[in-house]
Amino acid sequence: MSKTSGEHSLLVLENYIGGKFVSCRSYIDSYDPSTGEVYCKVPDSGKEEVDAAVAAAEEAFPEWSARSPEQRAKILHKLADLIEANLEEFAQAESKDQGKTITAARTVDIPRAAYNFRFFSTSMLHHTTDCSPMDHMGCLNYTVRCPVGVAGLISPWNLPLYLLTWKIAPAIAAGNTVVAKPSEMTSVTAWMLCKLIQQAGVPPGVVNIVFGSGPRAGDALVSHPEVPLISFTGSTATAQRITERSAPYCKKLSLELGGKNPAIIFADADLDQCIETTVRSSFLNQGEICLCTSRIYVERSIYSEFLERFVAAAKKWKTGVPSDPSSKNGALISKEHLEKVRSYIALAKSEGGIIHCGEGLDQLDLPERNKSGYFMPTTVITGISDSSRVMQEEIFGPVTCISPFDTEDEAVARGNGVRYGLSATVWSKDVGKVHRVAQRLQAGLVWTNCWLVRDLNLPFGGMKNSGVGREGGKDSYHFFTEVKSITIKH
Ligand SMILES: NC(=O)C1=CN([C@@H]2O[C@H](COP(=O)(O)OP(=O)(O)OC[C@H]3O[C@@H](n4cnc5c(N)ncnc54)[C@H](O)[C@@H]3O)[C@@H](O)[C@H]2O)C=CC1
Ligand SMILES: N/C(=C\C=C\C(=O)O)C(=O)O
Repeated sequence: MSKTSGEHSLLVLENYIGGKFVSCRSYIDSYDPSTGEVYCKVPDSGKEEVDAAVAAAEEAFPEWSARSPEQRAKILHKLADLIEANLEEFAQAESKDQGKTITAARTVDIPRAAYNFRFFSTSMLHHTTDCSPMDHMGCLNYTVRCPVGVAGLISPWNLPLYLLTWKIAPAIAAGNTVVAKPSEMTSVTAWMLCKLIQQAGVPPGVVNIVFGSGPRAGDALVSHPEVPLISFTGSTATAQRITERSAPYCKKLSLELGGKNPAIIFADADLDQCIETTVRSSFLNQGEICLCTSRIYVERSIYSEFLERFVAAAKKWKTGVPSDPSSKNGALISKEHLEKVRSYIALAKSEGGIIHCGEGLDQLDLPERNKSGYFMPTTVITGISDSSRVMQEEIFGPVTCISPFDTEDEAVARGNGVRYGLSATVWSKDVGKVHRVAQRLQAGLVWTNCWLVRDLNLPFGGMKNSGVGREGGKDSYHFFTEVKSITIKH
């Protein structure tokens, strides 16, 4: 495994295929978002590398799928132990590669990656299947669930190891083998994971990681005839492309996509708790989480008070160098993404929107070497029409819009008035009201009086353009297995 290129002292990653680290013919530059400097070379894999990885996964499948869930779980628990034993090294790497704060990487991303392996390997021990006696026909029917084969897993850059392992763990715990392609912008922790996969005793070929761009490596995986299943997290546009490319093979797809998530805040909400949580839900991880709140609808009678207190709290949400433990936000993923996020602020201004906080890098007190980093302060906008692109499109940055409403029906209609349907939050002390509104909201996940309270058993996924399918707990088990109905005449 090579670690640095002598000439430039850059970190050089290698693909992990059939239990071996393999170099590639060409490489993609990967940047440190906090400085804007290239610091890593990521394999620019294509069809050849993906074909080799799929062949290795196919070869490993019969033996791995024949093992018992307990045998697989034992290895996956060891892998979780190894991630935990190397937590600090992984957290430092994730923070440098993604731009997120070291605190987020230490307390959220890496612990969750380890937990994904523990949770899914354990939960696989508890699933049962169905039985229909059919005695009147002299038959017994029962169902079994079989692993699908080689699973293709494509993950994004916002929660790199967290979302990659959310896919790898249930897939292999259920007996599949996998070819995974992490985002080319955040590949380092996936590469580090490969070493631990070896150490934990995961047999060669069970997990193969091929690094590279979406249009080359990703497309080769999606259109590979021997990969019957694709789990993807990322943008709606890429999901549409994946759907088209996989259609000739009738692949099983799970697509977890973007959001334009509303918070609906009624006058009787506990404002202290609501403001603290809604600031977090708007800005956590630089707003680069598909579940982040980006449209806040507030009942008119408390609108002024809410806005004043929210803006004051947003200003305190410190954007700074990722390694500084006092930073709440680090840098955005890339220069292009920073420009995209900024373009929405410019659009809001051109449409008469009021920017209450968040303009200008000069607000941030950054050391000289971080001045070329992709930092963006927390931004609060009001005075924008619901029909504006600012209110309709996923910005995926630390930007949130606030608007007043008058009635429950209006709040629901406006909450539902976008093409996305991933998550929503509802704030009120009236249980009847939160239940009513939660039922009417078109969103795969609704949190009331809280946000991002997670149990990995719960179904996770979106409606409308936010996705197809659900993962988590038994939904992951169902997705990563095929059901077979067996009838025995007796
Ligand atoms: N979790 C989420 O909901 C995410 C949402 N996004 C949204 O998407 C926007 C664009 O970000 P991108 O990085 O361009 O997201 P993307 O959807 O293009 O990238 C996600 C993954 O898909 C892969 N990919 C790209 N094109 C592919 C193709 N043709 N076939 C197979 N795989 C492909 C990428 O290499 C990456 O691993 C963001 O600004 C954000 O709004 C992005 C990342 C995560
Ligand atoms: N899928 C995403 C977040 C998942 C969070 C969770 O499982 O707790 C995303 O941001 O794309």
